[in-house]
Amino acid sequence: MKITAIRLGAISVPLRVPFKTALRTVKSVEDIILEVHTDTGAVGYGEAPPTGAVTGHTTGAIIGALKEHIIPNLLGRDVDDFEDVMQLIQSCVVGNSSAKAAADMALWDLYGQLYRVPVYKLLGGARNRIVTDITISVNAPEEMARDAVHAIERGYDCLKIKVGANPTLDVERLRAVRQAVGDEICLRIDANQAWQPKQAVRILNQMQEQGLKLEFVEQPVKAYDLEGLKYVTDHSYVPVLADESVFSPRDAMKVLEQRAADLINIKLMKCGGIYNALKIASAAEIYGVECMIGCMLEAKISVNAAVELACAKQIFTRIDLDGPVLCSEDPILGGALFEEKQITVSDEAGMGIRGVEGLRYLD
Ligand SMILES: C[C@H](N)C(=O)N[C@H](CCC(=O)O)C(=O)O
Ligand SMILES: [Mg+2]
Repeated sequence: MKITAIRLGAISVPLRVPFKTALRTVKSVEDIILEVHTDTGAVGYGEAPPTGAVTGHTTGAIIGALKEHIIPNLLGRDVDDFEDVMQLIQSCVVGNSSAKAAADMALWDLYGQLYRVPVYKLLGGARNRIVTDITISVNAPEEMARDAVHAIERGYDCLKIKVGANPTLDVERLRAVRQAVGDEICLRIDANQAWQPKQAVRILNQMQEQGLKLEFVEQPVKAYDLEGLKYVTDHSYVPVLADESVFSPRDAMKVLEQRAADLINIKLMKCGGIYNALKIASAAEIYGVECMIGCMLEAKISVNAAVELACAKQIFTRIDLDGPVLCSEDPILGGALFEEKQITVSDEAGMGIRGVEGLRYLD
C-alpha cells in the first residue's frame, strides 16, 4: 500500500457553549484535517487542532510542518514499512507534535486497513467501550453550578471542573458545583497551570477539608515547574495529575523518575501521536502510574484515534475525551459512537473514518 497523495483541509465546528480555561477561551473548533491517499484506494484520516496557548502550535505552524516536512517525507512511502514511516514522522522536523499526531493517526488508520483489523485490536484490544467525563468551563460559581447540573441531566457522572487564578473564588466555584450535584458525582479539577505550588497546596487542602471530595487535580502549577509539581504531590491531600508538564516520552520519564505526579494525562497532540503515546503508557505501567487519556478541543477524527488507543490499553483508567460532545455538530462520518458519556469504538478495519462533511480543502 503506497502513499500517492496527501491533501489538507480545514473544518470549523461551533461549540455548544464557549470553552474557558485558565489559559484560553474558544468558541469553535478550527482544525486541520489530513487525508492520506494510497494506490489501493484506502484513505487514512488525521486531524490537528491549533492550540497556541497550550502547545504553541498555531494553524499556520501545523500547515507549515505538514507541507514543508512531513508530507514530502511520506509521499511514495509504503505503509507496510510501518516502523520506518513512524520514525520518519517523528524525526523529519523538531517539535510540532500536533502535526506529527495528525500524520501518525492517518498512518495507523491505513495500517489497520492494510491488515483488515481495527487499530484498538492491533494495539491490545482491552475493551470496546469507555466512559468519558465532561468539562465544565471556568465561570462565575452560580453559572458553573448550572452547567454542572445540565451535564448531569445529559447523563454524565464525572465532571472535570476548570478553575482559575483566584483562590477564594476557586473554592467558591467548587463549593457551588458540589452543592448543586450532590455527593455521588465524581469531581476532578483542572487548574491549567494557574497556581503557585504553596498556594495550590493551601487551596486543595482547603477544598478537601470542606468535604468537596476531589478525585484529583490536573496541572496545578506551571508546565516547566517539576519541582513545584512534586511539592504539590508530596504535600496535598488531593492526588496530582500531570498534563502540560508531560508532552514527550522523555518528559514522562522525568515525572515518573522524580515521582512528581500521581497520574499522567496522555494526549496525542502533546506527544506526537499513538507511536509515542504507547511509549509513555509503557513507562507509566512500569512505574505503576495510571494514566488519563485526554484531548484538546478537537473534533472526532483525532478524538477517535485517542479512543482506539484508550480501548487498547488497561493503563488508561481515566478518560477525558469530551471534544466531540462539546461541539454543537459532528461533521465526521464514521468512527466511534459518542452517546454522551458512553463511547463505543468502531469495529471497522483501521479507525473506521469514512469522510468529512463540508471539508474545505486547502490545496
Ligand atoms: C477538552 C478537554 N476536556 C480539556 O479540558 N482539555 C484541556 C485543554 C483543552 C484546550 O485548551 O484545547 C486540558 O486538559 O487542559
Ligand atoms: Mg488539562
